[in-house]
Amino acid sequence: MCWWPDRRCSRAARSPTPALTARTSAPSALRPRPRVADPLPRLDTVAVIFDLDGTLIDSAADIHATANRVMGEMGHAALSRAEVQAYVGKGVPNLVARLLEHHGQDPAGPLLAPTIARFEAEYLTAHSQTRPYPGVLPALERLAGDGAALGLCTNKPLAPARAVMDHLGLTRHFAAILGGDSLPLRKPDPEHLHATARALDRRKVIFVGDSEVDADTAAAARVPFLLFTEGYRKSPVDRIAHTAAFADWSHLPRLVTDLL
Ligand SMILES: O=C(O)COP(=O)(O)O
Ligand SMILES: [Mg+2]
Repeated sequence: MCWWPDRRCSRAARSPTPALTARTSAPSALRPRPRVADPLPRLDTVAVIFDLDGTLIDSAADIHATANRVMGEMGHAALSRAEVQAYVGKGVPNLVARLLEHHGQDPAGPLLAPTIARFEAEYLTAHSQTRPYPGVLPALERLAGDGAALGLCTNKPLAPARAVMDHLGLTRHFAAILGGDSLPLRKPDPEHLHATARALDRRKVIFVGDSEVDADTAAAARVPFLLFTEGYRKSPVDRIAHTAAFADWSHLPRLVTDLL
């Protein structure tokens, strides 16, 4: 299936080729286009899939606090928020491995599994400081109201992802939620995004995320990528592959319709 709604994809999806169509159906091909203004596009054929941390929600303060609490229990000094944030994006096992490594422990040693378990237990209620970015709720309501199916494809484990979404009143907008432990693989493996898209069953798919991992996932899945620039990316915006970028959530519905 072709997920890319640009000219390349619609050409590939359209068969026969435009030249062949013109030859075999000249009268209709020559008919002038209607002059009436196009109606505003409905989004009934579209799935918009979102990343969570750094995209829908600003969760860095709670991730930072959780990391320092769990590491503190093991006798380690606190890290800065920027240090912890730099480890976010590839899921909890990677975050915990990087924290252990930072503190001079073997990131693949016997401490890894129990520390992941401890982190995930804390993570379930780690949302007291977390908020949706300004404009997220109206943008989701607008997209869903216009007919789009909304999905979540996050590397955060499913249980804490659902818990924070419930806490912030976001869950009801989403027809599919896949966490970092929902499959035996996670982003940047494109199958994480493809599986979310299959659950939504729409012809066109757009991915919205904040990080290099999200950009790599979208590119590997051949899905258009809208980059939210105010999240937890590590590189400059122009070094991250994207179809369009936005800093203000009120711009997102227009960016989605521009891709149709
Ligand atoms: O848990 C992470 O590492 C980040 O989660 P995200 O995929 O929602 O950014
Ligand atoms: Mg993210």
